[in-house]
Amino acid sequence: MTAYLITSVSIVGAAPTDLLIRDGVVAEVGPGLSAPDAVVVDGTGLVALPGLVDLHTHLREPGREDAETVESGSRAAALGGYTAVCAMANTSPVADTAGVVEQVWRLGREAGLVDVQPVGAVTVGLAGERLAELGAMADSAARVRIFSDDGHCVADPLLMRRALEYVKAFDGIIAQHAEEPRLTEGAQMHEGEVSTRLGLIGWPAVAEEAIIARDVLLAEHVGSRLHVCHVSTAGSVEVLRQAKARGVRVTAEVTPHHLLLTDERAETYDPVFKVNPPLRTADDIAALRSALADGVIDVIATDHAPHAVEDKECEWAYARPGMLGLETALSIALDVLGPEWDLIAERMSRTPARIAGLTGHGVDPAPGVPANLTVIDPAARRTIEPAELASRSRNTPYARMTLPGRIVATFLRGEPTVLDGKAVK
Ligand SMILES: NC(=O)N[C@@H](CC(=O)O)C(=O)O
Ligand SMILES: [Zn+2]
Ligand SMILES: [Zn+2]
Repeated sequence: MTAYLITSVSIVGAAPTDLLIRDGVVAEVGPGLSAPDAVVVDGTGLVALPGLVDLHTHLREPGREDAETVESGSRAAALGGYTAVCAMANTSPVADTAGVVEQVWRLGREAGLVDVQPVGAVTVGLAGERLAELGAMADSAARVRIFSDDGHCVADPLLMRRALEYVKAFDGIIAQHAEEPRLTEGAQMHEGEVSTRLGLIGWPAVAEEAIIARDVLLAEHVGSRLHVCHVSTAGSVEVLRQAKARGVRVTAEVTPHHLLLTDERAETYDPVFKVNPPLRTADDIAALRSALADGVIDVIATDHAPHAVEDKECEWAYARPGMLGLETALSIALDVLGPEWDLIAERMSRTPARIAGLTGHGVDPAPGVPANLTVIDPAARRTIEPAELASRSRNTPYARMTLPGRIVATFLRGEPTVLDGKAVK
């Protein structure tokens, strides 16, 4: 195995030092290291972080390999600085059996670019009627711990209660897509001034907040772990703040796009801005940013949702919701939070790794720890060109925007997956 010596690199914002990677682990950290056999990476001006961990990725395989595959999504992830991603279950077939989650897990191993941790469906076929084989997925080779019907809400309170009770036995977690379906029928965008002006049916904030309020009470009642996907409103933040103050075992994520973009983007009628939950208002963004800083929101997760051209380049009402995220998340975080490296490491690596139970990930580079890390050039600026992305899809909302930061290198267990800003395989 080739050794790598990264010189004069700042580890999570600390004073520059050298970092030697050998045999899959961080072998040494300190100034003036020498390793004649190692490939040298000049880390001057660069920052090393524990490899990013995404709790919420759609890889589309099996079923929509035209939009993304485990391999293409893994490459996009590595280029974005990720070393592990949790692959959502809304594939075709749905990942609701041990067989499908093992297939996704195996494809991830074969691609070898990031650790792909499958998420299992909560209900059979995401239909919200019967619990899926949660135990069999937990016991499978994929060792599933996170279950989600993401794309759909587990709307039936009795099913949600049973799911929360079931996963307690193996310290599992239910990740809820919080959307009361009766309040969002026909919805196209955030319900507010802009939707009124555009004449589009609105998706009210209360549709999200009502489910989160119910679910934190259920989680409290059964003493189980709840995770809330893509929190998007100021009201949701308040419900979470109160639940956490009471000691409810709830964690929450926010996406990069909900930290940056508002519902005014819909004025373009460009479906690249159509997403679930919808882009909200500037006040929501302000509340989400402060919740991320104070810890009411635990994690930034991408909700990377690739869609084929025919599903996006059409009339707004017919377009599928969702946007790409893996290759731009770190840049958006840097833009929104500034060079707060410890906070970025916490929200994008350490905490998501802990929630998902991914040992070996989310650990700061130090002697003896697995070399899962990423190296960032914070001074670089890049203009996003959809055609240059590694994803098979093109639906980035940041096309032609110039964003701060560039991933220079990513290492997975000591092997580079990205070097010099390019994917190694
Ligand atoms: N976020 C989206 O708008 N779409 C996601 C599903 C989801 O995350 O709800 C998808 O799978 O395309
Ligand atoms: Zn969702
Ligand atoms: Zn999703």
